[in-house]
Amino acid sequence: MSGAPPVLELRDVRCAFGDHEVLRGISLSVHRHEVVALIGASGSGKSTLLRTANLLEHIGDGQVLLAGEDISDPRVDADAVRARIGTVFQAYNLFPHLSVLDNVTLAARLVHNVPRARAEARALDLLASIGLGAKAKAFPDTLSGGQQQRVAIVRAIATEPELLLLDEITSALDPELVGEVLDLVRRLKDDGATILMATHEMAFAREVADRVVFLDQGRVCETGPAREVLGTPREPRTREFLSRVLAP
Ligand SMILES: Nc1ncnc2c1ncn2[C@@H]1O[C@H](COP(=O)(O)OP(=O)(O)OP(=O)(O)O)[C@@H](O)[C@H]1O
Repeated sequence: MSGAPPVLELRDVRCAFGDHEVLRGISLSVHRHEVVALIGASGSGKSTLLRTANLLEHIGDGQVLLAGEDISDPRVDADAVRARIGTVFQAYNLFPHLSVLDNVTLAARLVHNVPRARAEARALDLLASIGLGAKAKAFPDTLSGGQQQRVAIVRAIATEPELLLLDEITSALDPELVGEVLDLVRRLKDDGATILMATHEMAFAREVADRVVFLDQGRVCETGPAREVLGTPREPRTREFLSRVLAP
């Protein structure tokens, strides 16, 4: 084992909206090349947890570390932190007035100062690799939901982030479009990406995640290898949750 710190580490993180404490002392880590799936009932805090990791949510207490650096320190430049993290949300959030190519290259050019020609060459390679090379000049609204979400993922990886946060990326898709997006995540894993993803797709979590973290009312209730947590859960609450979501 190398002594490298985890890519992401949360230490006893708390987050509240008014009186409602949504994250109640979360500790977890994601190591390089690891895929970790966050599962849990609606409202258990999955999205909020992801949002604390890229500093979109106020961290009431605890620490968030990115590659060992305490990014929850208020003196840290949040934009510089976010430039190191790729995030994909449920709603693909592509810029409607920009072509697919411009969507994919925007952050590389404006945030990372990559010359346009180099950014476009990489974007075209990435788009070709997901079968969307011919759509480079198209606008998002001419693409299917699955295509738009794959473009959003490619946009997130175009800047070669240290960490990818995926928040329910298939939830807004028609069922027949889910597979193509999950195929892309499988490929990112095979390419060695480091991913923390909130998902309702248990079969996918079992197949792709190295570890699963089950959140229950803002706390980590159970964590472990995906096959163990999803196959033979130890905690009654995990069993109850899984029996509900896996019911035919
Ligand atoms: N901006 C906000 N203001 C107030 N309450 C919020 C805000 N964002 C989230 N919450 C509340 O925090 C709790 C956790 O929400 P969160 O979206 O993190 O859960 P989740 O596990 O991701 O749910 P889902 O699976 O439905 O996406 C919910 O009770 C939600 O209503």
